[in-house]
Amino acid sequence: MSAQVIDGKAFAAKVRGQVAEGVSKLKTDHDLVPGLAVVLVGEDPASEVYVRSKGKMTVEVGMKSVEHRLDADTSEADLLAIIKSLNEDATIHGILVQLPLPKHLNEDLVINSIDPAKDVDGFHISNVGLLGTGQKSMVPCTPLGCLMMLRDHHGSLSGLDAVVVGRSNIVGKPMAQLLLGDSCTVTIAHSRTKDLPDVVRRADIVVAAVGRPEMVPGDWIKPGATVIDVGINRLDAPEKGEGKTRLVGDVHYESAAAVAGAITPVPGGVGPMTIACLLANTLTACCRANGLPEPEGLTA
Ligand SMILES: Nc1nc2c(c(=O)[nH]1)N[C@@H](CN(C=O)c1ccc(C(=O)N[C@@H](CCC(=O)O)C(=O)O)cc1)CN2
Repeated sequence: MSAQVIDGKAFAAKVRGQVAEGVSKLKTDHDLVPGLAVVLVGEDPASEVYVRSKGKMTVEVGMKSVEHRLDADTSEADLLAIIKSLNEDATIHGILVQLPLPKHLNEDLVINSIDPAKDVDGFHISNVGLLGTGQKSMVPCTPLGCLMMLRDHHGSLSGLDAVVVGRSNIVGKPMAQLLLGDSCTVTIAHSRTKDLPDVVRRADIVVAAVGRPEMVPGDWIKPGATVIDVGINRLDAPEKGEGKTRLVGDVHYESAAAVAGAITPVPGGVGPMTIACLLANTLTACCRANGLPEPEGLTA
């Protein structure tokens, strides 16, 4: 068997198109422009790339984009003051602090200082609680993107066995909540799980989000299962030339694709959906802030 490849890049382009339509309608019907502010502290090269992409795509869908680039040694007080001003700015509907933050900054404190209604990352403790109790919330972008692709592929997810490998706050835990919300039977597995290969082998849906390159091999995958690979691991690739690197996921792609029914590649799978869902969340936040109906098909 050779798995169907779920093209996250094409899917993300479709989602951005839907967001652009929603933005244009907001402008025409209500003279509203959604605004997204991204805050980057320090010079992490990967974060620089993601923040640049976010700004560019925000403008492409017709939204207002604001960027705050701060020195790596910015104090917590200064960062909190910027977030406070963005919380109070009526032209800004979404606020995102790019992670990871430099070590001297308390990530939880910073995230929880964002107005939960503008928390388009869905990381604020209020949004975590709302999602966990099945209430309307802002949903973290990467898991939301995975859910959209799974719904598109399967139609209904009801009754399917899903295993999420990884228990991070930004992917594993919210992913599990979303799958539960769609009536999957959900297992969260992690590094201490006993008989991990057997646990994964039971799953109709495997979401790998452990941050360990190619950790899930094909012989852990049930034939026909859907595999969503959240991992983005950069490995040295001397075979491509000196100093060159290549990206791999948390799943061993070739062996898994040989048994799975469907699989997301790395790159070009879950990654592009993260930014598309950030834009979708900003549109949703703007609609909610103005008491307007939420865009269809762009929320959980
Ligand atoms: N505040 C946040 N910080 C971080 C998040 C997040 O959702 N919110 N997620 C990641 C980084 N990230 C977005 O911020 C992100 C990661 C990867 C991609 C992506 O499109 N990846 C490409 C490959 C890109 C490459 O060549 O490196 C792909 O998978 O095809 C987009 C966004 C951590 N921080």
